[in-house]
Amino acid sequence: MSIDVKENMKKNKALQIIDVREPSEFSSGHIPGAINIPLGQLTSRYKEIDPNRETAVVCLSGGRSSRACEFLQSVGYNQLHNVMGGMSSWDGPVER
Ligand SMILES: O=S(=O)([O-])[S-]
Repeated sequence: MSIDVKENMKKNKALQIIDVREPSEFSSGHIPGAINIPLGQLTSRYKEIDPNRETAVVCLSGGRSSRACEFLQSVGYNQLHNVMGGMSSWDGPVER
């Protein structure tokens, strides 16, 4: 489950990006258009994620996002991509 998010953003405008970091981390810089659902809120808020769209999940360095992907898979999501290396290796555009 890895994805080149930048490539995918160009080709696939339907890609939804879920950032599972805490709100303070999210507001310090996130991928444009990302939706912030902190990992601790995912079990109560995952229905905000459209199961019919390709979904990229990102955190700081890949730990929380891989746990988030496991959870989402367990509740039936299957178009999931864990953003390898997370925001620490993201060199694309950032929104604050
Ligand atoms: O964001 S992280 O869980 O990889 S430290």
